[in-house]
Amino acid sequence: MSVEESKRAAAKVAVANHYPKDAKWVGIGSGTTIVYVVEAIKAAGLDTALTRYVPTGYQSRQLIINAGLTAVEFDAIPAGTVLDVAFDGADEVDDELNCIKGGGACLFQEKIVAMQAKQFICVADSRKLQPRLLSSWKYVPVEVAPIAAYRVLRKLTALGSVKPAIRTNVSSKEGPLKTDQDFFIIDAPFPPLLTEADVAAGKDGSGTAGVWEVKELARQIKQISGVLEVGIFSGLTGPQAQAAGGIGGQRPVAAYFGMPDGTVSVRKADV
Ligand SMILES: O=C(CO)[C@H](O)[C@H](O)COP(=O)(O)O
Repeated sequence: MSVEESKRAAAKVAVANHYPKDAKWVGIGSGTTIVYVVEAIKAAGLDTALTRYVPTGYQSRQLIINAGLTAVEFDAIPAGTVLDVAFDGADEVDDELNCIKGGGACLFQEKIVAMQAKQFICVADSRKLQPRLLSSWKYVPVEVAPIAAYRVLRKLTALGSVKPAIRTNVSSKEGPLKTDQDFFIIDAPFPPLLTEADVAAGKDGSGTAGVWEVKELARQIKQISGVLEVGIFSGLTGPQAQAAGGIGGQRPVAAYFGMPDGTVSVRKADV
């Protein structure tokens, strides 16, 4: 089965298992896999007339509109509204469902949409399924204010990143890529990151200086002035955050992976 067909298979199962029949608010992520999620929502024959779909960026908004669904920007959601579910792709997912996101430069809106949802569901193909983050995908995307970009580059190097770099346009227009917020993306390479289980088992990283644990690295990058958001999605899931009195979490409750043999593999969080 092709990679595209495997994404389609994963999206179909994820929508069948997690799309509430009476959904009023649904988050729609960015990338190539989310296209199949929207396709599956349409194919399910649900009554979507009263459902509002919250995009995570320009591409996502166009996808919603072109599917004949109603897009409502994040800042137009009525106060106190919690999304029933948010679907999105990922660049890599580890054993504990921590994710790297931002390969498509949409990480800030992806994170606030995921964190506004009762449950965040990740859909991907088998290449994204790894025991630890940064096993196959090699860098953490970080969205930064342009004026602070060189300062952030220096701070990331101090945290142990090897040659972090400002992402440039792939088109013929030269210069740094601009996000939907008109910010820059820095891609910061790090070695594979330790999970909570690794830390509990006494593993202490790569043996060289630096921060190698998922949540701690995300926390330290987020603390750098000039950073809008970091492309590590870790910490609480939506249900865990709600149990703690909050709205949503940034770690998915479940991740669906389309496998080369046509099956769909599911990783579920500890909730
Ligand atoms: O985080 C993202 C965009 O910033 C995407 O969700 C991620 O890059 C996965 O994309 P794809 O579905 O094309 O593999």
